[in-house]
Amino acid sequence: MKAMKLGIAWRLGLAVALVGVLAAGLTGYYGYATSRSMLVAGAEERLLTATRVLARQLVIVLDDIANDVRMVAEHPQAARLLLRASPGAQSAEEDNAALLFERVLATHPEYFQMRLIDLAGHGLERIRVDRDERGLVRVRGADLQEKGHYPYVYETLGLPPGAVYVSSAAINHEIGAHAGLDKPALQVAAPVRDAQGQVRGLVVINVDLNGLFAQLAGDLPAGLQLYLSNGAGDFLIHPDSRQAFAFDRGQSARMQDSFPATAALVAGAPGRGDHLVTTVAPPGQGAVVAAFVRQPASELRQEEDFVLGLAQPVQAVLLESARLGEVSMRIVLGFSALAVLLAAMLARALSRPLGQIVLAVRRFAAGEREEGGLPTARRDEIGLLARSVADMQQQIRAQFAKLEQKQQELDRLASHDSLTGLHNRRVFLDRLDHALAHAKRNQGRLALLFIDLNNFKHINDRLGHAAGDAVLCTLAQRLRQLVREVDTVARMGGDEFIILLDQIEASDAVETVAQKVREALSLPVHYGGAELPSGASIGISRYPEDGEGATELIAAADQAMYRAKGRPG
Ligand SMILES: Nc1nc2c(ncn2[C@@H]2O[C@H](COP(=O)(O)OP(=O)(O)OP(=O)(O)O)[C@@H](O)[C@H]2O)c(=O)[nH]1
Repeated sequence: MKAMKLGIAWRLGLAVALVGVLAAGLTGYYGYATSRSMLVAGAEERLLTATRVLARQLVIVLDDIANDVRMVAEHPQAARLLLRASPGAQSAEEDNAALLFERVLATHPEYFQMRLIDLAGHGLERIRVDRDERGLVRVRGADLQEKGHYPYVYETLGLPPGAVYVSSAAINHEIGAHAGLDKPALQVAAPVRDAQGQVRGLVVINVDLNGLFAQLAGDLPAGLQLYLSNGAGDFLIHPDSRQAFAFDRGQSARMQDSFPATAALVAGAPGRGDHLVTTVAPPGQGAVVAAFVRQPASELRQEEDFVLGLAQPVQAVLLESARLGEVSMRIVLGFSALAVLLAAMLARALSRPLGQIVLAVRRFAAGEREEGGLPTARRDEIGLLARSVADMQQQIRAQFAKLEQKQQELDRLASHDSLTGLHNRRVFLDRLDHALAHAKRNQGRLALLFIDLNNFKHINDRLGHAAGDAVLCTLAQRLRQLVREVDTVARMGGDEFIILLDQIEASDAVETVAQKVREALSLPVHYGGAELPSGASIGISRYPEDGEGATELIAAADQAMYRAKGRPG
């Protein structure tokens, strides 16, 4: 049975279990993997949309700032101030303009500073309002500086009417910059023209880049990382503030180094589009899903483009997937357990009836001949096999019965005289040997009666062989009835019989039996309506008196018989 357990049924069960577990596992895995890629694709799309919106808002905000600058620069009061048109009212006009600047700064917390700069006096600041920690500060008199050497001054002065200059983003190192000192800033400036269209100066607003983006990114979902680079890829805004404006400290931290996929976007390579979505692992971080958009050139005289990026850790994107993975894993485990259970049931369902068949065949082979124990009632192939085995057993059983019968017949033929049914000479000699051995051990006694029919030939000759046979059978029957169970009557051949009288106790018992035999054999035999005469001569030998061995005793009885017949032996 043990061999059966590792046999075909269990191997089949194992295969079914493996297939089940594999199917459940693969389904779970592919479901999980697909959900992951779908989540990442969805996140990429969302991020791209958010980045585009942010870029669009940046354009709008820059336009708003440009409008503020333009509004002030194009106001006639600005030109009047710079022309010193009415020297008497100069101071009051300057105060009014400063008041206006303060209002503008008050409503725009992302502005650091607003100034009116005079072309005359090497770009001397005429009106300047700064933001510092406490609030707004008007810078006056000797604190006003000459700014003619700054690009935002000389670049703006050359602009055509209506144009607005936007500087590249840089850390503001201008002396006396108050809150804006050493902070990332943009200068947005517009020229001031007199009535003749002559450029007299400029209005410039310093924009707090961080404040601007804090405002823009305010509505973004939590957990998003904001990146901004200039047209060369230098980070201006980075989740790790040490990476922002690295060029200002003589270092390099560039978008295309952190996100190699952005190289073409940063280079502004034609035909590569203005956006990019990618899933990467920037140095020192876990993998992120990121979207980048290059801000298209606006109508402003911008010194450089911006590249905006939003990123989200893949881990955060895949939170849902992790939950799905857990559920998938539970389902996979559940189905695997079910598959193993089903496989075990299948293996058992197969191995049990097969085991029954094997057991039944083994019992049969061991000689047990009872029927049953086979699953013959099943309606499947196993039932068919069981019924075939049962049929085969039935046939073998019938063959065995026939053989047994034949064997018995053979045994009987080997030990009995076929005519009279008495024991034959071989059995007689065997029994005599046993009886002698027993007698020798126990100081027992035994005797032989050797019997020969008288004138038997005569019957044969007169009435035929069949009559002789009938006489032989009848007399044999009589002899059998005369003796005890322990005694043996045998036919020695022809008309000769011999009787072994075993375990004799009384000394005259032998003679008594001999007399009875004589009488029984002297009675006539009825055959075919006639009475056939009968009679026999009997010779007796005794153990131990007449011999120690079988041959001696038989010879002694034979001789005694001949003496009885009246002829020498
Ligand atoms: N019918 C028949 N006759 C047998 C059988 N076996 C031997 N005989 C015959 O038995 C006869 C025995 O002859 P004998 O030994 O001369 O015996 P008997 O005629 O009785 O002679 P005595 O012993 O001298 O009286 C023979 O004729 C055998 O052919 C047998 O099985 N059937």
